[in-house]
Amino acid sequence: MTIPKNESMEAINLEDLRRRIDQLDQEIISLLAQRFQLTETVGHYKAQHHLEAQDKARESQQFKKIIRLSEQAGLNAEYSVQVYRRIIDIVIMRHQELQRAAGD
Ligand SMILES: O=C(O)C(=O)C[C@]1(C(=O)O)C=C[C@@H](O)C=C1
Repeated sequence: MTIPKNESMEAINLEDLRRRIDQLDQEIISLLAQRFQLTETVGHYKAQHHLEAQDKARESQQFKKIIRLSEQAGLNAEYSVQVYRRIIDIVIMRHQELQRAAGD
């Protein structure tokens, strides 16, 4: 939710802004948990089928989509690219761990 344009700086309440940030953080964490659950399943599938932990072709499609979605949302795409690079790197490390555990 964006701050309405006619909302004056004096009317902005720090506590209210922080409450809204906390609510969003709750939603972000819930979505992240769901995403990592899905990638965990992908990791097990990849380990079983001897597939590479990283799929650069898939990532390149994803980053195009992330940039397009960011632009549509009025978000600086550099921010979302950095956040997603970190998330995907963590997923790759976890997939490598699952591969080692499977004895690859
Ligand atoms: O789609 C995959 O193959 C995944 O392993 C998931 C995922 C992702 O987190 O989106 C992670 C690593 C890959 O390099 C590409 C994408």
